[in-house]
Amino acid sequence: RQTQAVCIPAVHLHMTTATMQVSQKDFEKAQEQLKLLKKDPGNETKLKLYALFKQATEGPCNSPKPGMLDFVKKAKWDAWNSLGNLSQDNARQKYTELVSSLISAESAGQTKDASPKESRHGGYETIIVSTENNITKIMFNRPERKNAINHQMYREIIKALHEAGKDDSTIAVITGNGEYYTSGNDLNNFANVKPNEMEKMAKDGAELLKEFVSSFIDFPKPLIAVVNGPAIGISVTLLGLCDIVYASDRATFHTPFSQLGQSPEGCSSYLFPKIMGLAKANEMLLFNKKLTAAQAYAWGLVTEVFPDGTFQKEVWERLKAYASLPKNSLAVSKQLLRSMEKEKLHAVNSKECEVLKERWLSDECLNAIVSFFQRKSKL
Ligand SMILES: CCCCC/C=C/CC(=O)SCCNC(=O)CCNC(=O)[C@H](O)C(C)(C)COP(=O)(O)OP(=O)(O)OC[C@H]1O[C@@H](n2cnc3c(N)ncnc32)[C@H](O)[C@@H]1OP(=O)(O)O
Repeated sequence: RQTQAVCIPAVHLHMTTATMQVSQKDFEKAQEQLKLLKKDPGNETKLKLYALFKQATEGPCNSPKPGMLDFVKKAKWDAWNSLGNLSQDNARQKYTELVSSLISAESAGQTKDASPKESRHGGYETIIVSTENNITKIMFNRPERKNAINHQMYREIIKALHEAGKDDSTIAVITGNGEYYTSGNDLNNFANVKPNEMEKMAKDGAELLKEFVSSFIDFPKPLIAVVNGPAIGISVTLLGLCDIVYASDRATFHTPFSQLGQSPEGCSSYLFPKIMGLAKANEMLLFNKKLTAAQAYAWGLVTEVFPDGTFQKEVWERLKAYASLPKNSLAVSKQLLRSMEKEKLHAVNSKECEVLKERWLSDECLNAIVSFFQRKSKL
């Protein structure tokens, strides 16, 4: 794939054959100028440069096609091969022009890859991960299941957060695709488990949940939740671990744990009383009170509510401005705000997972899940 890193080959810098004196000089000068570029011109441009160089120095592509899985070699071969019978003179000319356009763009402070193009991260099926304008966006992407979080999605989010924590982005955003933010844990995670496998299911589930919540506790950069629609269960509790929560006025916030025979997670048993006071946290976490976006704002769970019609536009404009702030300053400041709590949060997470592991084996929980699948109950 073209998104693989492609190095500008060193051979660019060592031309020996002396042909076509004038353009050959320009060609050599272009190779020298290329070394002076301060910013990486991006893989697409590097592939073009590679192809034009090969065409200019060796003529039309003459090497055997690499295997499908050799992504970098295949991308280079494709780029060179796509030049067909372009003459060596023309290739030299085009190469020189391309380098010259890169140099002028850079001196004008607008290199090609500075354009705000979204780049998609590969390897995910249940979420979409992309980076644009210094923002890495992680989007729940099972809209036909109301973005319910199955085991694969838990694992993919852990991976995406791990990568977003290390990438060049300044902030990360978590949001949902479609009508829902997410309907929380996919109840199918409990389905089709044989009686003798129940304990293992509960143990594995608790381990996965602990790792999942830990990846939010440890996330090193500002993490923003963009709550585009109804949010249920674990997606609500995690909001306490996000640094900012923007909500559409269509969003609702529901933690129906006792209704499902379960118990709070996502550190909400500790963070919700801190955020909204014990009395209000009790209404949400014990008695299943579903909040509107306005209530969630009044209770301190949500930072700001936007009209649904202008939600995406307003929020992303705001986030783009935030993401242009100095990255390291934001990261150290976030860590200062959270560091005193970290140890405590990990301890709360462990305890909540331990309690849930028992809950998942209880009749109360199993009956609630059976009721859902028998269509006797919906939230
Ligand atoms: C590793 C394990 C960690 C566990 C961590 C624990 C977390 C706790 C929680 O998150 S508790 C919250 C659990 N969520 C629910 O109980 C929600 C269940 N879903 C519903 O009540 C409803 O589906 C609804 C209110 C979200 C939406 O109702 P609506 O009528 O608008 O839409 P449908 O029900 O027709 O939904 C479309 C299809 O999507 C399926 N679906 C939706 N959400 C879930 C879900 N959470 N789990 C499983 N399936 C879900 C729904 O069943 C429909 O499927 P169908 O078309 O095949 O019928």
